[in-house]
Order: sequence, then C-alpha cells, then structure tokens
Amino acid sequence: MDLPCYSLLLPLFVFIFFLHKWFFTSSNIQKRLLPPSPRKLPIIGNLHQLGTHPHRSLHKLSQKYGPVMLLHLGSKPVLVASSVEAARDIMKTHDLVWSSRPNSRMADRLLYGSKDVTFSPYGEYWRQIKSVTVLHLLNNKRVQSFRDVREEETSKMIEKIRQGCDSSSSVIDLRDLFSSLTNNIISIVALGRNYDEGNKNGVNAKATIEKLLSLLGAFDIGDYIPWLEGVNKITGLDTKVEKVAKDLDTFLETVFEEHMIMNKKRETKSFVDVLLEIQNGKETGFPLERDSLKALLVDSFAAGTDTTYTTLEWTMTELLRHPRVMETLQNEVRGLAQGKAEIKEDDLGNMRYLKATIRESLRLHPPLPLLIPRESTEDVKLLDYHIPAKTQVIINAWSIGRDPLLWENPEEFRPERFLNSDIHVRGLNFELIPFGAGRRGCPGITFAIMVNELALARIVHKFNFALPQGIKEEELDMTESTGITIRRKSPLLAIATPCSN
Ligand code: HEM
Repeated sequence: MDLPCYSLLLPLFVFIFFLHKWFFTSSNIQKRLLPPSPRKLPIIGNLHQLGTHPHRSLHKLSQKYGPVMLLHLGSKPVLVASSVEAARDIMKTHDLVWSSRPNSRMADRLLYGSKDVTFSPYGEYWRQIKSVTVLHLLNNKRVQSFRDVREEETSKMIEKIRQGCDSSSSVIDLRDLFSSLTNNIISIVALGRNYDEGNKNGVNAKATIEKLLSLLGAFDIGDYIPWLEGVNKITGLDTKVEKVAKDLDTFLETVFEEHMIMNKKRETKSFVDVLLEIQNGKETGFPLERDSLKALLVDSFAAGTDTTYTTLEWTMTELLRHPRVMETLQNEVRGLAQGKAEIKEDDLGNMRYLKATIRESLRLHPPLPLLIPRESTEDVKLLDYHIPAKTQVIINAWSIGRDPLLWENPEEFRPERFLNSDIHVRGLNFELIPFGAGRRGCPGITFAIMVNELALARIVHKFNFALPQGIKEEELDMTESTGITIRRKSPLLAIATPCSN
C-alpha cells in the first residue's frame, strides 16, 4: 500500500524537533560549564583589554567576572586564574594535566627549538632536562658550592657603593648595582667566569644577553593571531631575533671551546663543566645534544638574572618608603653581626626579619606576576568548569598576593605578618606563589633566595640609605615597567652613607 507523502512529514518533524532540542541543550551545557568571559572583539578577541600592565588589568576584570575567567587572546582561548583555590587546583590537584607550556615562537627561535626547561612542552624530553637542572645544576650541594662566588661578588658590590659614597655625586643607582651583581654571579656559576668585559669573536656577551631577555619578554603577535606573523618582518622584529640567536650561538660555542681547551679539574664546577661531564649519558641514562646544553645555559640567564635582581630592587624600594621597617631590619642584622667585619652566609640563618622582609616584598611585587603560562594536555575540570585540552592558563600571582580575603591590609608593606607564619614561597602555600609550584615550579628558589638574603643583609649592615634630596617617602615613583618581568619603570636611586660603627 502506498503511503501518502504527508505521512512522512510527521516523523521528519519529530526528528528535527529532537535534533534541535539536543543541539541547544548540549551547547547550553557547554556554555554553563565554561568560565565567564568578557565580551570579545573580532580578530583580536580580548587582547585590547590587557593594557600596559596585564596583571593589573586582569585583576580588575577578575573582580567583575570571577576568579576563573576565559579570555580570547587573538584566536587563542586563555584561562585566567586569580584565586588561591584555582591556583591550588591547577598546580596541585591537576598539576600533571597542567604541566605543559604553550608554544612560543620567540622561545623556539632563541632557545634552540624550545629545548630549554622553561619553554619545553611537557613530555619525556622535558622530564629529562628538568631532572638535569634539579639534580645536577641546582641541587642543594651545588648551590652551596657557589657560596664563595656569592660572597666575593657581593663584597665587590659593597666596595662599589663605598666608592660611590666618596664621589662628589653621591647618588647611586641601585638597579645598576643589583643587576651587575646577579649577572656576574650567574655568569660565573653557569659559564665559569665573568664574560662581562669586551667582545668574544665579535660578540658582546653582556649586550647579547640583555637583548635576549628583552626579546623573550616581547609580545609576539604571531603567537595569538598566526596569520599576522608577517608583521614581525615589517617591524624588523624577525631580523633582530635572528641576529641575537646567531650572536648567542657564536658566544656559547666560544664558551664550550674555552672549556674544552682548558679541560682542567676545577674546584668549583660551573654548569658548563657539569653539562660537558654528563652529556654522554653515562650518569643520567640519556645523552644530551649540543643544542640542549646551550639551551640549558641560556635558561639560567633568561630565568635567573632579571627575576633575582628585580626582587632586590623592589625590596630596597619598599625599605626606602618605610623607614620603620628599614630600622627594624638594620637592628636585627647589625645586632646579629656584632663584632664581625662582614656578614657571611652562615650568619643568615637567624635573621628572621630579613627573611620576612624578602617574603613580604615577593608578595607585593612578584617579579613574574603572571608566572609563566601553562597549557593543559587533556580535558580537565577546573573548580566547577569543564576545560578542553590545549587550553592556556595564566595564574595571577600578583592578584592572589593582594587578596583581602587572604591578607590583612594587603596593600601595606608589613614584614611582621610573616614572623609567626608558616607561609613560605616554596610552592606549598598557594597564597604566596612568586616561584610557581608543582612540577613546573621554579628550580632556582634556593639560589635566588641566597643571593637576595646575602646582598640585602650586607648592604643594610654597612650603609644607611636615604632618598635623593627633595623626594619624600610617599612621593617615590612606584610606576611599573612593561614586559614579562615587572620591575620599577625608573631605576632606584639612593644616597648611601657608611654606617659609623
Ligand atoms: C627571585 C627570583 C626568581 C623568581 C621570582 C622566579 C620565578 C619563576 C616562576 C614564577 C617560574 C614558573 C613556575 C611555574 O610555572 O609554576 C619559574 C620557572 C623557572 N625558573 Fe625561576 N625564578 C627565579 C629565579 C630563578 C633562578 C635563579 C633560576 C636558575 C638559575 C631559575 C630557573 C627557572 C627555570 C629553569 C624555570 C622553568 C621550570 C619549568 O618550566 O619546569 N629561576 N621561575
């Protein structure tokens, strides 16, 4: 029997009805499970909302959209986490899933295809080089072995300040001193000697490393809007990157050559010595290619210099703005160092106020306020939201450090808050995470803290400081720089006078 054609319409309508219902319900669910998002623009998404100081802009946005929000930077979905719960969820509960890094074109070109620890994606290769860093380069024993380097270089800095006190223009540039100090220390520790002076095979090492750091902090539009990557050719960025990558490689080859020629057993082994020793894989179980060795060396500079001296500069800035805190710190240091010409690292253990001061400085001024972005390797839940694989996440450590629910009077610089507190910076307390946490956490914490503690103790032991004439404490310019590492916009200037006793 032939059915009339309209009798087919009914099942068709029913089918379309259910299909429609299913489609809208599931996309609604999807929407409900994704974090809230500020309205985005075509092509650029939310890039225009980052402003010159993304940690501050994202903090403001998070007050409106909540502690977990989803932004679109160009075509890339990027989560922003601004609460202690979200940070703990990412760096502890689901640390493994969040252990990758998003691809960075700049790191690919400057760090031998991201063969360093910081930018390498999660996987077997990263596990190997992270273990080289943690077990061979920055283990406690090795970090201790560089004590003489730290003490000697800090003494040189003290001497420079003393000479500055004697000169007619008594204003000293503390940034310049702190950055030379950390550059010299890292240079000796990583490369065996200070390459500050002069050219090597036509390459000025110091200038090249400075350019490298500024390029790694530069915004590369191609990472977010891939079809616009050609813009970098027009602006000249690509040419700059190529030149720095080439100069850096020439310089590092010279360093290796020097080490091969000298090939003598040194008392204190530098990172180059250690890497050359373990490169064949007898000790580690895996060989390391030349490019990996170079990338690991560049990492020490890229991850360890700016961050370390920036902490010193912010700490001194806050001390100059808070004479009461400076006096309490000087009383502690001078009291414990009584009768000693010079503070040694062994003396630092009892300096509780010194340690509290550095922690308080890192709370208010984490040098990397947005840490280093991570990326999920599979679908994952973040608090109540469903996050697809390959989503980037930014953790706003700056915002968490100023959360009034976690910190009493958060904007106040008050080291006392840490005197009877278990909160440390080592990545176990998620309310204070200047070094990140979990698998991807910073392996240079001990090293950085030692440099900071020694340098700070010694300068407040030997000198009294004041702001250059005419500037009142509350007038000191606190404007921040732009880039990944956030320091003061203008270098910190001060007048030092030697302490009379
Ligand atoms: C005050 C100084 C320093 C600060 C504030 C700092 C901060 C950080 C932060 C926030 C991260 C990312 C952590 C994460 O994703 O959870 C990191 C990673 C890293 N840091 Fe540091 N750092 C400092 C000093 C150093 C030093 C002195 C070194 C080495 C000489 C170093 C080597 C590294 C490396 C290799 C990584 C990458 C780890 C990975 O991706 O697995 N850092 N650091």
